Amino acid sequence: MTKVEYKHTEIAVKKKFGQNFLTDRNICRKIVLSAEIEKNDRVLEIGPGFGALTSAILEASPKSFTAVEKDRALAAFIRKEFSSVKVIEGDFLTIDIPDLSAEGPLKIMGNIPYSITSPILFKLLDNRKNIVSETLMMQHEVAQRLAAKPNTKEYGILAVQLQTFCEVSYLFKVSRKVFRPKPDVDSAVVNIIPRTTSLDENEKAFRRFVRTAFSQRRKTLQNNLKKNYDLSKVTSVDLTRRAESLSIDDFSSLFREISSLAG
Ligand SMILES: C[S@@+](CC[C@H](N)C(=O)[O-])C[C@H]1O[C@@H](n2cnc3c(N)ncnc32)[C@H](O)[C@@H]1O
Repeated sequence: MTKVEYKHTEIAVKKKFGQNFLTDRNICRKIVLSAEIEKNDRVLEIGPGFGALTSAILEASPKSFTAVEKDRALAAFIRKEFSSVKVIEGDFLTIDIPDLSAEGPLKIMGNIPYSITSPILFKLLDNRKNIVSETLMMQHEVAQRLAAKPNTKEYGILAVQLQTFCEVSYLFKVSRKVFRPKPDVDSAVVNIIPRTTSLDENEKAFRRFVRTAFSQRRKTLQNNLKKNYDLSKVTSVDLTRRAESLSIDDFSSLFREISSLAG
């Protein structure tokens, strides 16, 4: 069993909670700087752990600061160490974001547990009306997939579903060497800014459409889509192309065209 000790608090590291703690203060500051936190901001941190990011966020003096930590011992540690932070001991995946943002939209920060990266990203996507921005550290490969451009092997469902509804920027890579215990992979920091789009009303159907378009990567759009959609009058995109070659705008245009044909 790996144990980590910090300021007289020792915990047995829980792999299932994705516990790899950042040890480099400069990187913490760089993450917080890139989030551009200002005095009027309301910050929500996912998984503060031993507070590496928490203390850097506090230096920016946000108006309000809530942290959600699932590990009981760590939640107690943060409560004791940072009295001005409101600590929720619980699972980020079950917290009520509209409730937490009742007084204003949130800036989300976090070095997030790898095993639940996708559920976290989709929870944030679903709640984006209550969110100003997200500055998140995650596994490097996932960060690349989020920010990927067409015609690359990383470009797929995650990139199209996220980039359609948000501006996604890959910021910088963080070596595995600055974590304790050391993970098997490097990390990267990503910035996500929700935007309003004309597809907001049809988001569920659009996300289904993207999954279908990519269902068999090597097949053409025609082959992947024909079972579920009427393609007979499509003109916006050449259907002999593969999903991986379409830009974010191409996906939106094709979806709009197919939806209005179906409607
Ligand atoms: C990668 S560590 C990062 C810790 C700290 N922010 C740092 O950078 O050193 C992830 C943190 O998220 C916590 N965590 C794991 N699953 C969680 C969940 N579902 N909800 C809230 N926190 C969670 C872990 O206990 C751990 O403290």
